[in-house]
Amino acid sequence: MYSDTKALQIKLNILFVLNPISGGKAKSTIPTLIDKYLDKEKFNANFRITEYVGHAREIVDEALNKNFDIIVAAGGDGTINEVASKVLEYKKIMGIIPLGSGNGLARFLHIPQRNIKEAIRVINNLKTDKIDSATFNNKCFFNLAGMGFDAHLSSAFSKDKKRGLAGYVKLSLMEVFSYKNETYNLNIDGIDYTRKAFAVTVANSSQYGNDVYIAPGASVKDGLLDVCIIKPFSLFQLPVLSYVMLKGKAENSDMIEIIKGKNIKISRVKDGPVHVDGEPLLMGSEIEININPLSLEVIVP
Ligand SMILES: Nc1ncnc2c1ncn2[C@@H]1O[C@H](COP(=O)(O)OP(=O)(O)OP(=O)(O)O)[C@@H](O)[C@H]1O
Repeated sequence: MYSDTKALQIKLNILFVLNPISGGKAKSTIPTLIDKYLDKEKFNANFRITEYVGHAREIVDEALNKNFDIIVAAGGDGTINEVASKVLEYKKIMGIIPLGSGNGLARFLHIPQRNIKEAIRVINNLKTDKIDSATFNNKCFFNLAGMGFDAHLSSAFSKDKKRGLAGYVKLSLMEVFSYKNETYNLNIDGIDYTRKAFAVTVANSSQYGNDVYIAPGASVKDGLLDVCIIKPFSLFQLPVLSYVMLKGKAENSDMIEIIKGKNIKISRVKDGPVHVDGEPLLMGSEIEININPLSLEVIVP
């Protein structure tokens, strides 16, 4: 018979999926730090490092077939997207260690940034919450998806060797001068809108990352998406647009229109780039977006 009750405690199998390129910083010490701070009385820990786009999805698929209980995405919104898409399918639990360039969803959820010890403390506490997820045609997203300049920039950023915030800002400034606005026909919960726009961003959480807020009133728990239309603007207004987003004032600005909805259809003149949680894709001219309320269980502070 066991004299120590801890010996009877069943440990949870937890897998950390680490993206070595997210955020543009070296990550060789991350597994050691995670191992140092993780509560070994609660968890059996495993680590996998992603080697290419889409690898996280494959790793998680394999792990969830082998009785892992929790999968932690250690990376940015793109890594979270791949991990969460599978965790959602298997109805398991996801954790996050924010190591990306923007970390939009992690910031929204108040998961500690740039502090592995504190991020691991959140995981050790094992408090979970359900959040909304959404689909953009057949692709799941958890933070933001969209088209227009956002999508153009995601595509350019994915080809850029320099990740991280500085690289992102530099690239945005280079690309904004040559970008051409497009016209979109939107149907949001049965109401039609036609808008010429710089970008159309569909937001589950409130921000792109780095505390740049496109939808300050969005919530991942309200069963709604915020369709954010950035109107055409002159380059003289670029500092105003930046200020509006950095200060979280998009809802009071004439430069951005926000319409909340559940079932959204967007049609554009031709096929082209979109982004799903910052990852660039090509899609047709017709996009259908739907919300799946409280569908993903995430470890939160
Ligand atoms: N070893 C690898 N080499 C190249 N790309 C990879 C590798 N592992 C994962 N990826 C891809 O890296 C991309 C970017 O990852 P992620 O979004 O996590 O980082 P980020 O773009 O720096 O952060 P954020 O999205 O928060 O701004 C994802 O599309 C992912 O599939």
